[in-house]
Amino acid sequence: MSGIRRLYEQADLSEVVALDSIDLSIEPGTFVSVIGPSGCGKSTLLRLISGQERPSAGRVTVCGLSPREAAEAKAFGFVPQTPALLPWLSVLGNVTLPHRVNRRGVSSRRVKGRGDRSSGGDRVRPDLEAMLREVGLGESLHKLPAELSGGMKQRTAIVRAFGLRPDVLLLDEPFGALDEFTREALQEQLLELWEQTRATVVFVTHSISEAVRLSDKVVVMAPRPGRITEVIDIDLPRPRHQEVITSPEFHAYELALRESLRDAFSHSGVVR
Ligand SMILES: Nc1ncnc2c1ncn2[C@@H]1O[C@H](COP(=O)(O)OP(=O)(O)OP(=O)(O)O)[C@@H](O)[C@H]1O
Repeated sequence: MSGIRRLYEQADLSEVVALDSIDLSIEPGTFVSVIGPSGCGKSTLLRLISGQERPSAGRVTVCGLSPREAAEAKAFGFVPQTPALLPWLSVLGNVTLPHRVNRRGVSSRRVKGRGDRSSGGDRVRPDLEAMLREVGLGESLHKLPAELSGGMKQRTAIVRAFGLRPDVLLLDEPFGALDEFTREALQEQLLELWEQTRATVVFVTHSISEAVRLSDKVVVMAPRPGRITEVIDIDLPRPRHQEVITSPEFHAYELALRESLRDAFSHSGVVR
């Protein structure tokens, strides 16, 4: 995306500059986190990438396509903060629903000639069941969402998103409501699924350690106007297991990110 600006009109007709001068290029297959104070435009950025909204100025391309075209080619998967599961369907039913509704199921990769990862209809069920088992939901395949904990619901939503084999997976603070240990377990499982699929991931978080643990790059944003203040490369080896968080290199990245965020927060009026 280049030269992105996004204005919103407020109820009193004044304008908010949600994003300004955003230039960001994301390598296919990388894991990128976006972090910054509330209101700096993280969710707006995701909506512009996915084509849910259009920029007021500038250009977004996804794998050479406009976001709309990429959406039509089923390039995107999305995991929101609160998992939107259908309450009358089981875990398995929720995960397989997109395949049953749209038997094409995926396939921007096919569109672009990067291999046929056919996943229409029933043929994907063993695959999806295996993914659910991998994230610890093997005993819960036939449970309804109301019978699940928050972490189990979020696992279901993540498998549903990965199951469609999107080229680009957008996650908007998916672990925000979870306790620290559940969060760490889900980070591990998210990384395992990502290693298998190698989707391009854009992950919004408020957690410094989560951003370092998961990412190849961390995009730091500041508000008023929403903008990118720094992009930090995280050059830690993969696969990254839980133990990585005790390494001196990990702490060094945490400190660097904390410093960068302190500057960003100083623009938000929260921290001086
Ligand atoms: N539909 C909208 N109409 C008007 N203003 C909006 C709209 N969506 C976002 N904004 C404004 O744009 C700015 C960026 O909002 P956004 O939700 O993208 O921030 P964020 O970084 O995701 O915040 P948070 O961390 O709290 O979720 C904020 O000032 C917000 O009030």
